[in-house]
Amino acid sequence: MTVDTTVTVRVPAKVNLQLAVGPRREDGFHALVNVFHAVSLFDEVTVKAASPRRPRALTALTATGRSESHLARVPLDEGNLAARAALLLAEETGAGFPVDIHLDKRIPVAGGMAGGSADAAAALVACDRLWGCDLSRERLLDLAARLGSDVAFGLVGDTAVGTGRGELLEPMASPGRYRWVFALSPRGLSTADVFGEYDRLRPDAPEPRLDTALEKALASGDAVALGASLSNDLQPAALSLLPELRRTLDAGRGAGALGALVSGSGPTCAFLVGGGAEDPGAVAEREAGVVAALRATGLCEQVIAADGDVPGTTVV
Ligand SMILES: C[C@@](CO)(OP(=O)(O)O)[C@H](O)COP(=O)(O)OP(=O)(O)OC[C@H]1O[C@@H](n2ccc(N)nc2=O)[C@H](O)[C@@H]1O
Ligand SMILES: Nc1ncnc2c1ncn2[C@@H]1O[C@H](COP(=O)(O)OP(=O)(O)O)[C@@H](O)[C@H]1O
Repeated sequence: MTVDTTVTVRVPAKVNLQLAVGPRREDGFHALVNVFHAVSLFDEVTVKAASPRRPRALTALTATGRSESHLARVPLDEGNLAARAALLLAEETGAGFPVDIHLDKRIPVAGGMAGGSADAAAALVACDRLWGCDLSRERLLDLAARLGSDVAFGLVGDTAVGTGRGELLEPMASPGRYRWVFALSPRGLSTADVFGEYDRLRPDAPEPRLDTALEKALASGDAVALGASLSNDLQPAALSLLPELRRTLDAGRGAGALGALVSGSGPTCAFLVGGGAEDPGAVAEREAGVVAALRATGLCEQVIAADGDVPGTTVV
């Protein structure tokens, strides 16, 4: 029998098609209805048996990525979510030998696309394989939920609705494939700060509910209806903290995007440019117009196109 000494796992970013935020709960988290949609911007997490073997389950942690400014926001210590995932798995199973972890980060950092959470999901799957733990899907999902509200979705991918604080996932029927454009901001936003601003702006938030118009649009694969039903309760809070995002959203809408919103807690802005049963030529033309308009604002660090939905963690 051959034993793996290196495992690489690919994991997608997410955009939130609906993010309905309820009141703050007693544990400090907000009740959510969170419709996650995985898109083809991927991080790759590689875990490798450390040599010579060090005394702790961890590890040297290294990262490469999209740009120096993004990498500067990634902690390379035990605060990194991928490292925390490896340590939690070792603690829970008693398994594990020292590993080195390398992150190849293409998902914007602190961008509202759950890159850190994705890396945690990927590290769980990679260490589970490398250490031969062979945990059930349920146990992996349980560990993921303990690491953060968005981590479980990294394991699952596709399109799913999260309730509770976002960690209780149910798959959603979404037969269509969509094309998205993402406008990356030169700045990051802290998720906790954005929820804090939400509390200030909406002290009387109602219980969150799944939008039936969104559910119907997804089930029918109608890109125009999907664009019209995108919504994010955190958007006013993100715009309040970074007002220039409004100009980014307006530029994409003005260039014909079917829908435009801040992704999660931001500041990445997401533009639906087509899909479903639409003619691919028309979608490509709309995409080119939206990309050009966003670049012309001079506000975006990068403008990137991607497809959704895509599967969750995949061993490569
Ligand atoms: C807003 C969302 C939308 O998908 O993601 P991002 O846009 O940041 O990626 C998520 O809810 C973020 O999930 P995640 O990034 O895993 O957050 P966590 O580590 O669990 O929590 C970070 C902080 O966000 C706030 N938080 C998070 C989730 C939640 N349901 N209520 C909250 O109030 C809390 O202040 C918490 O201390
Ligand atoms: N593997 C990781 N990749 C990115 N950020 C990480 C990672 N581990 C911990 N972090 C911390 O989490 C914060 C949020 O990062 P990220 O998950 O990319 O954004 P968001 O929560 O907006 O989706 C970062 O600013 C960083 O301090």
